Amino acid sequence: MTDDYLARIGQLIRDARQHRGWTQSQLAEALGTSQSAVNRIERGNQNISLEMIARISEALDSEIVSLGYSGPMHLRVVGGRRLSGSIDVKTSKNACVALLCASLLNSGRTVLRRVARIEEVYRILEVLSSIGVRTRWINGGADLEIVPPAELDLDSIDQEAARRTRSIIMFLGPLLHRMDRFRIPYAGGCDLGTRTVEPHMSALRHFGLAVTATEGIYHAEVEAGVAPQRPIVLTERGDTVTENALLAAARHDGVTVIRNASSNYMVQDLCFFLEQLGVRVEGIGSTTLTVHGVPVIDTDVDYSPSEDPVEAMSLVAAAVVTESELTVRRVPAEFMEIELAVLEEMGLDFDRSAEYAADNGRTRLTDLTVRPSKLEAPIDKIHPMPFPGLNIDNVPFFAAIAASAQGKTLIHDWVYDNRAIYLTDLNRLGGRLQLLDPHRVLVEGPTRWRAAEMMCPPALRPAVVVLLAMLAAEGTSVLRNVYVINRGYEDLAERLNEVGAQIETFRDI
Ligand SMILES: CC(=O)N[C@H]1[C@@H](OP(=O)(O)OP(=O)(O)OC[C@H]2O[C@@H](n3ccc(=O)[nH]c3=O)[C@H](O)[C@@H]2O)O[C@H](CO)[C@@H](O)[C@@H]1O
Ligand SMILES: C=C(OP(=O)(O)O)C(=O)O
Repeated sequence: MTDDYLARIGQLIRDARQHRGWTQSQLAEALGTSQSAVNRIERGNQNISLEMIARISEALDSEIVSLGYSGPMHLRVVGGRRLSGSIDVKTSKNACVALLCASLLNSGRTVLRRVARIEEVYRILEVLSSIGVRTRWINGGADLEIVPPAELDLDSIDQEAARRTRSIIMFLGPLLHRMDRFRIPYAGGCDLGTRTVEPHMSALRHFGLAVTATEGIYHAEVEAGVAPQRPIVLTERGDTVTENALLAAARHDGVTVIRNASSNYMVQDLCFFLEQLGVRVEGIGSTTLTVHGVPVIDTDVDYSPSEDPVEAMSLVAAAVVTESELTVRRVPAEFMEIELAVLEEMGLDFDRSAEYAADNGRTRLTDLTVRPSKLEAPIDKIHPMPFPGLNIDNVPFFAAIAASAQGKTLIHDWVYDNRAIYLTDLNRLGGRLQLLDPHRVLVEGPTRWRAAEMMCPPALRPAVVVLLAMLAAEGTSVLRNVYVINRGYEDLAERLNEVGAQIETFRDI
């Protein structure tokens, strides 16, 4: 770009910022940069990447320049570099999406603090806006404000956005209190094989909800006056099904008991939020939840979701595979306990700080400093269990870690039909993973990673695992079409670059 173009783009950015009523500092905060950098950009004194222009456009909600592309994003990774310093864990995708759905319970104003700026959140926001909910980023883009209308306009629902996320299923619980007949599109999300919705249907039947599915649409009908007559026993200890039952129970005028409930982190965050809405929940952290519902919720609420244990695990794994000393800050301690116990057995050298409270005042956080270590394969297989087991979403990271360890590790991912299969993509980067059956993979380490160019596997965690191996591989790798990573991680490439990685984002034009 010539200086002239830089100055013109800078002027456009200044105009868009002023139009929005923001100071340079507010824009800088939204971008995670300094006021002086924004000043340089606006004066045309700084080279600016297409990626940065896209981010500024997004922050200011204004298309600065029409680049004529909306192609997929790719990553170019120069690997073999050590990471160093410290990196903060962001709030969790899974709590944030549940809380966004939960905001539909409240006629008042809901503010959610430090919501992760991720695609999954954007999809739910698109759906909420399309049905008339006012949502906007406030405080320099850090927090979210949500104000539902008196009547929701379900007929205008953004079908495309809804179909890209499974979390849309969590609209059922709140909506059954607002209307007696409605339609929402089928839940989508990562390609992990069949994921049942039957447990959701049988839990919500207790509240009079009947759902028939035709041509990609759930048709929901609510029979008035039907209420749980006995404890709801979930047929699976699933996270979103527990959340759906909680959402339905929250505005039920009476007491609901939910058994075989998940006590995982996002469920706990939702319970803390419901408490702020005036809904009493007993048994948080256990598998029996007793919910004292409140039929009308009309309150201004301000809540800070907690940090993401899966992002914490991802960052710890990044340090392990790159043989780095790295401090991962704001790790939700309770939800990484088994993972850390296994890593300790494998010989990982790490320290944890004294615990401190997350902004929700409830979740315990710690800072972990991980050091380069000689790892040995664990004696027993790695397998997930509902909380307090090893987190289901953390299992894939053990494939990359096991590949760094001496010996053979068996990973048994019983949960998802396809996920273990995607882990064999690591073989393209020099890994030695043998698929024993669709759920079991034998990983042999240590690994001499080598660079490669490949497509992102269509599932979030395996995709990040491939990216981590690329960070460890000497040379330049390319990972194509990383939407799936952006579903769950905010600015992952930029944040890893801040601790020493070299990752460039680019798009097809
Ligand atoms: C938005 C959100 O919060 N998503 C999380 C949530 O999805 P979600 O709650 O939607 O997970 P699913 O209901 O799809 O459950 C995951 C899989 O585990 C199986 N299953 C689950 C529990 C059980 O007791 N028995 C059993 O067989 C299900 O049949 C399914 O195949 O939980 C998953 C499992 O922790 C996580 O991977 C997702 O990141
Ligand atoms: C499987 C996952 O998420 P989702 O339920 O959003 O597909 C995940 O977070 O790894």
